[in-house]
Amino acid sequence: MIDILNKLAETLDQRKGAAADSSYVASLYAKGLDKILEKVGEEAFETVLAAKNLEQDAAQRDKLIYETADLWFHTLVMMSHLDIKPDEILQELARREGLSGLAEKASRLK
Ligand SMILES: N=c1c2ncn([C@@H]3O[C@H](COP(=O)(O)OP(=O)(O)OP(=O)(O)O)[C@@H](O)[C@H]3O)c2ncn1[C@@H]1O[C@H](COP(=O)(O)O)[C@@H](O)[C@H]1O
Repeated sequence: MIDILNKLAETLDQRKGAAADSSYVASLYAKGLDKILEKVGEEAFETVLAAKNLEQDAAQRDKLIYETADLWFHTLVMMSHLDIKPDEILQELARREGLSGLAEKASRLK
């Protein structure tokens, strides 16, 4: 499944050379970072809302998956725009593996 992230990131990088009217991603790059960040914020809000609705209604599960995919997608567009690769995030998560969040927080207070 990580292959999907890397393949999508490659496609997003390739769209940097495309005309704005030929692709949704190219149109976002043309509008600039503020528009991309607006979309990330919008999709994050929609994801939170879908998760909250799922608490009340189990039928909302598909909606949460759909909104989370939109959030991941727009986050990848932001990363591509800023020349950050998915591998860099995965490496950071790997670095944290096994490091208890509680222990890490406690060590910060010392
Ligand atoms: N995974 C996605 C993907 N997920 C969501 N979207 C688009 O993201 C947009 C977000 O939905 P919204 O309802 O917020 O969009 P909107 O109302 O048009 O947005 P605004 O104009 O209001 O800002 C929709 O247009 C979706 O089609 C995506 N568009 C593209 N991809 C991938 O990116 C690749 C490159 O896309 P293009 O550059 O468009 O060819 C595609 O082959 C796909 O693999």
